[in-house]
Amino acid sequence: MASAAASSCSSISMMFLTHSSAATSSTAHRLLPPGCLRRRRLHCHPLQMGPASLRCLTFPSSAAAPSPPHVVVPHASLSTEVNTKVIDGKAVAKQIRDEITAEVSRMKEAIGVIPGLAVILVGDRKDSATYVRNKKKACESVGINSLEVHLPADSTEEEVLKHISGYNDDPSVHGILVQLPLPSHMNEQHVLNAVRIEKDVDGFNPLNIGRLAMRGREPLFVPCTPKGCIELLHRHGVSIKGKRAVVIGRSNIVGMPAALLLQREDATVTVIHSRTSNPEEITRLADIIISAVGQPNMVRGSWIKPGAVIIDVGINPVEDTNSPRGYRLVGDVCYEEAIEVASAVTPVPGGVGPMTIAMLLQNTLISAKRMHNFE
Ligand SMILES: Nc1nc(=O)c2c([nH]1)NC[C@@H]1CN(c3ccc(C(=O)N[C@@H](CCC(=O)O)C(=O)O)cc3)C=[N+]21
Repeated sequence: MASAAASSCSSISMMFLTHSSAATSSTAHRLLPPGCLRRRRLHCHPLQMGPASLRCLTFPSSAAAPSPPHVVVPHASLSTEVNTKVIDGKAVAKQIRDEITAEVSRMKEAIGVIPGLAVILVGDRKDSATYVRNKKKACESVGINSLEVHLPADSTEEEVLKHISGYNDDPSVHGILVQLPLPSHMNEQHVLNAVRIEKDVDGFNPLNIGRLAMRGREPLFVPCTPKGCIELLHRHGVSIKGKRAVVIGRSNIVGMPAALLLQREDATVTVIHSRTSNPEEITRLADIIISAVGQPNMVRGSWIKPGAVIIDVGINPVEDTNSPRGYRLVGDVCYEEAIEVASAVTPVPGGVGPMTIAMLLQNTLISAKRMHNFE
């Protein structure tokens, strides 16, 4: 354990950018010292220091010797879980997929409609291809039809728009997902805006986000990753109302909508980002932290209030010669330190990632039900 912990939070390098990091890469690069300290070392290597406001801090005594963990009462259906500190996203996602499977078959029997999800993939990014394959598998596992088009990296925007338009008009398609990032010669806003709002299962349409931000208004779809974060909190028995929540990162696809959702749940929300001075002074006041910056091991144990709940959205590949893939995935949060201070933490992998896919399936089901007036 100790040696694993030491290697996990020691110096690492990013190999390539993924989802969260791609969305906020400039943020990420500014935000942080390139490496974390070795676990429990009380000082930073001077060469690794970031801007003054972001310097690693010494551990406060409470973090160095954490008080006994606060136990979170788990959701009833997860009460068999041995370690309530680890929020098992994989298990929760499985539970949600089972619920969706039942609903999909109920709908099929009642009205003969099978929900359909269309995915548009442009280019040859390996990680994108993996995500798309996983989405397809997930669709199959719950009985949702999946359609897919894979276009070469040098396709024109018009070709992509043509496929979107075809899916917009196809009554067997209830959800359309354009896999991001798109090749750099394409205008992402332009492409995403072409998706019919009733089929925008990613929830990226500005009208959706606008409704999410307004009291008394309801979006057609809530973006999958932030929705998955909130669902994890609910199903782990974490109450949000009246709590201090801090969201790290302000991307359109995760940080910003996550903050809006937390606010809708009656949390008092602070968003911190690359230009925030002394972010750790703010995170230390938080009962709930959602981190979505794409910076490996940025959030240290010393940033966390004892007993806080930590949702780690980061999925960062770091070099690992011992892994068959040559890399492994780590979060934005230094997990080994967080688990000693927090009352509950999501792991990476196996935390928010599987929930994102489960929420995509859920949004597709919601869309099909809405289009066919099926309750
Ligand atoms: N239009 C669009 N919508 C998206 O939702 C979207 C996207 N584009 N582009 C890429 C990102 C990335 N993303 C992930 C989903 C699941 C995992 C996931 O399940 N990860 C596993 C690990 C997988 C592994 O081991 O490689 C886990 O965290 O346990 C990761 C990443 C959705 N994205």
